[in-house]
Parts: sequence; structure tokens; C-alpha cells
Amino acid sequence: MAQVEKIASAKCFQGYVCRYSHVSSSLGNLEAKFSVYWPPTDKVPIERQPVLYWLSGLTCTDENMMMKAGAQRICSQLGLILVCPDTSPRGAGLPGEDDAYDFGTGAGFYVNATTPGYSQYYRMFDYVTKELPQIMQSNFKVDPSKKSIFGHSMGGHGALICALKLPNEYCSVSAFAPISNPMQCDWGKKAFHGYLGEDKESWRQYDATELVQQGHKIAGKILIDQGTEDNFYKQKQLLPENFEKACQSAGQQLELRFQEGYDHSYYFIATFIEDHIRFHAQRQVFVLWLQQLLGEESVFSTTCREQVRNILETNIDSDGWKVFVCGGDGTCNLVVQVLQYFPWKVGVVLVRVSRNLRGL
Ligand SMILES: N[C@@H](CCC(=O)N[C@@H](CSC=O)C(=O)NCC(=O)O)C(=O)O
Repeated sequence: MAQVEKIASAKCFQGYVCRYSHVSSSLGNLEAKFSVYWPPTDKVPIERQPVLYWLSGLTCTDENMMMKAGAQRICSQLGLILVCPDTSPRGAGLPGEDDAYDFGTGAGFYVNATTPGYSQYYRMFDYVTKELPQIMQSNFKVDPSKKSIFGHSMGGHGALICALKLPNEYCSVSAFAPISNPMQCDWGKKAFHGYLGEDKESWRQYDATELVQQGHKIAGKILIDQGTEDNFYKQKQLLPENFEKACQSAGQQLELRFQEGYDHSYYFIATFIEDHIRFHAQRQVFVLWLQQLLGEESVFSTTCREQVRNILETNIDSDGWKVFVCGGDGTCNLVVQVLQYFPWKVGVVLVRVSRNLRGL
């Protein structure tokens, strides 16, 4: 088990904000820090709690979100753990690493770098999608099947690519002012060139708009908030419209909300953070019924699977509690198969309900 040391702790809304340090294998065995908000345990009558992963933007550390967004109040209320990793490895000592705010330290862009030097340390994609969840799972009581991811700006880009590349890992994804099409903006071009080199094909694997165009998709809706007075939006670093267009063509559900007068700062994030946290909470717990649409089939066939997927995609949006798949006698086997196929979606399964629910 990875050794994790608690280096700070403060009580907050009856829970605790804690900071941890560990040696990260993804980040070239450098020391990495992350912050966690632990909601009060008496509010959550379950053994293993769901986790929200927050990815911050350029120049941030694991502490920005905890200090500025005011997310703890609502996480405390809803019983959600909030985990905030750092935005890059620190102290690799690579040439050019500390020359600018938008590359190197504090600007890891959530990719696995392949360029000389950087490839040894800058593996933030693996860090946030594999190593950190593994650490959470092996050291603490978290539910590995209930993870959601969100972020801001560079971290919004990070959240979108994590969810699109690993659609079965996350229950939901949202973003504040994400860098939505990094291949087409100055920040992204500089970062991808520095971390991935010349090969544009490898850039496409870390660009949310490109991923959607390639057919990557998540079940349910993506939520994005964008302030209209955001200077980085005006400078065309964020390009949410490109992402929106790709989603429309690909049939990916997206709610892109333009928020009048808001800028790129944490004042904007603090204003809408409750919406985003509720959005994720609703998608982490719901009831799944094995409905009669599966008929008498005892095998969870491709057709059945697609039917269930369609139900989830059309219903999960509204408020998360509206997804039902119900099962009558003899459908236990199907329920088990549904669970295996959609494990991240299943909150509760009801079986052995009366056949007269057939018409539901
Ligand atoms: N220092 C830079 C701008 C840096 C900046 O605005 N960073 C944003 C994220 S931008 C995209 O990833 C941020 O979150 N800053 C930290 C904060 O606490 O506000 C410049 O001067 O242009």
C-alpha cells in the first residue's frame, strides 16, 4: 500500500480539510501533495463514500479549490468527499520547467508526456486517473464505483479528457471555463508541443473536442459553465463553442451555460459550485430497475445492453433519480449482468417485483 502522510488538518463545516503527501510513482517518484475534504461521517450512513475529483487550472496547487471555492459547505451537507490533486509534478528540475506560468510547474495539462525529460515526471493523466484513486481506495473508505470529476480551465480540460477517455470510470463530469479544444489555442499548442512533441495524432488523444469527434462519448449529460466576461474566453483560449459543435454532431448531451458578466476567477467558481456538486451528487446515486423491456431473455445481449444504455442516456439527465430498470421473477441473472456492464451507474437494484409492473 502506498505510504500517505497527513501533513495538515483543519475542521470545516463539521468535517475536515486535510492535506496529504506521498511519493508518486506516476510522477517519477517525486513527492506529491493532495488535499481532501472529509464530510462529517454522521451525515452519511454508508460505509464507503462517493468521491468528487477536482482538477485545478494553471498556476494552482491542490489548495486553491479548498481555499477559494467554498465547496465544503455543500460537500458536508451531501456527504461527498472532495479530492484535489496538484496541477503538476514539483521539483523535477527539468530545463524550461519554471520559465513560464503556462508550461511546466503548475501547468501539467493532465497528459502523460512523451518528450525527453518530461516523460519521466509529467504523467498527470495516470496520476489523476489511476494512482490517486488507488491511493484513496487503499488508504480510506471510499466507494471506487462512485467517482465524478470536474475542474476549471486547464483542469476543466483535464476533467473532460479523463471522462471521455475513460467513460466507465466516472459517474459524471462537469467543468468551469474549460480549455475545450487545446489543439486550437495558444495555451494548448505550447503545452502539447512541450509534452507530446510534434506528432499531432498524439495531441488529438488529449483534446476534448477531438475526442468527441473521434466518437468518445459518456452516458448522460456534460455540464459546462462559461462566464461571458472571461478574458481567456475572449482571447480564444477556451473555445467552448468548438466543443459544443462536436457534441451536437456526435449526439453527446451537453449543457453549456453562458453566465452573464462572470470572469475566469474563483469568484465565478464559488457562485456556481453548488450547482455542479449537486449535479454530480444526483448522478452518483440512483435506483436501477431491470425493466420488462428485456423480455424473457436470460442473456444480457447487445440489443438489451443498448436498450438499457438508451434508457440511462435519456433519463439520467433530469435529476438522476429517474432511471429505473426493474426485474421480475427469474431476472436475477440479468440484474447481475447489468451490474457487471454498468457498475458505475448502479446505486440500488430492486429484484423480484411483481409481474404487473410490466407496463411501467
Ligand atoms: N497568472 C496568469 C493567469 C493564471 C490564471 O488565471 N490561472 C487560473 C487558471 S487559468 C487556466 O487554467 C487560476 O485558476 N488561477 C488561480 C487562482 O486562484 O485564481 C496570468 O497572469 O495571466
